Amino acid sequence: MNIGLIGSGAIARYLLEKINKEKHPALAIKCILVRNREKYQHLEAKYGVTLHTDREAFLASDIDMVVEAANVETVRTLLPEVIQKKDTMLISVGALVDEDLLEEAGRLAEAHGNKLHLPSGAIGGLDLIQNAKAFGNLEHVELITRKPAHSLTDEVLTEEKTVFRGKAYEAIEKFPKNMNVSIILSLAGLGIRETDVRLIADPGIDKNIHQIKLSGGFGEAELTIKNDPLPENPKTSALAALSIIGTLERIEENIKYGS
Ligand SMILES: NC(=O)C1=CN([C@@H]2O[C@H](COP(=O)(O)OP(=O)(O)OC[C@H]3O[C@@H](n4cnc5c(N)ncnc54)[C@H](OP(=O)(O)O)[C@@H]3O)[C@@H](O)[C@H]2O)C=CC1
Ligand SMILES: O=C([O-])CC(=O)C(=O)O
Repeated sequence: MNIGLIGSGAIARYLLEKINKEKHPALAIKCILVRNREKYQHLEAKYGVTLHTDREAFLASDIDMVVEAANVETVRTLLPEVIQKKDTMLISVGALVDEDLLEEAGRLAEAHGNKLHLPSGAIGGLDLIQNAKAFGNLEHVELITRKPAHSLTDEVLTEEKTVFRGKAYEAIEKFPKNMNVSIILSLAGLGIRETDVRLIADPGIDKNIHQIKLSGGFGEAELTIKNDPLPENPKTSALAALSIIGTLERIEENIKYGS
């Protein structure tokens, strides 16, 4: 599968290392859409990719899938155009808090015969949530995220501090670089207005920790993911990049596990 990337930061570099440098048997990143060619010029020789600054040329190139690893704002701006032309995978899923954008993307995907893939990112358990939801058997979903204090605030903390408590749609507005997980959890589960979120700055940890609590007619579940951050961007968990690779690998499989 030939991939076109949008974004050249921590997640993109991880994908370039694992897919192009280590030569993935089924995946290849062919090109990257950038805003600043000079800044990222060195990636061309290092990873054998072509840089584009022109969107149309990027989308017209020989790629099967566009993978976004940029930011929420870029998804808001580019998704309607990209999904008309290519199968698309987003990691900045927080943009889909905008229900009009989500509806438009679904409509355009169907009209143009393309698919929109939304990996689970830095969390897991979306299969469980979607199964529990069947026939109204999911009643409550809560996400408690703890990140190293310095990645959430400039304040010097000596003990943990809740920096946000509310619903998922408010969490992503206030923390667009940290709360994408709250939106994928909402979209799989009870929605952006029904999913409770707490975000804690913790000076005593060096991992990004997501605790998910579910309850309803199916019973109860709790899941905790203790993520190693990516060195290039400690706000971002390595699992988010792995979830892109895992989802890409599973697309073509004939046997689907837990899906
Ligand atoms: N779903 C999930 O669970 C998770 C989602 N994320 C999200 O993934 C995204 C990427 O994370 P990460 O790699 O750590 O971020 P970084 O900040 O390390 O990198 C972002 C990259 O995107 C580029 N970029 C921004 N806007 C555009 C644009 N319009 N066109 C082309 N490139 C653009 C930046 O380039 P430039 O140098 O030009 O600014 C930069 O190279 C973020 O939105 C993050 O919040 C992260 C972790 C988990
Ligand atoms: O990487 C993480 O742990 C979560 C994250 O930043 C996000 O959801 O935006």
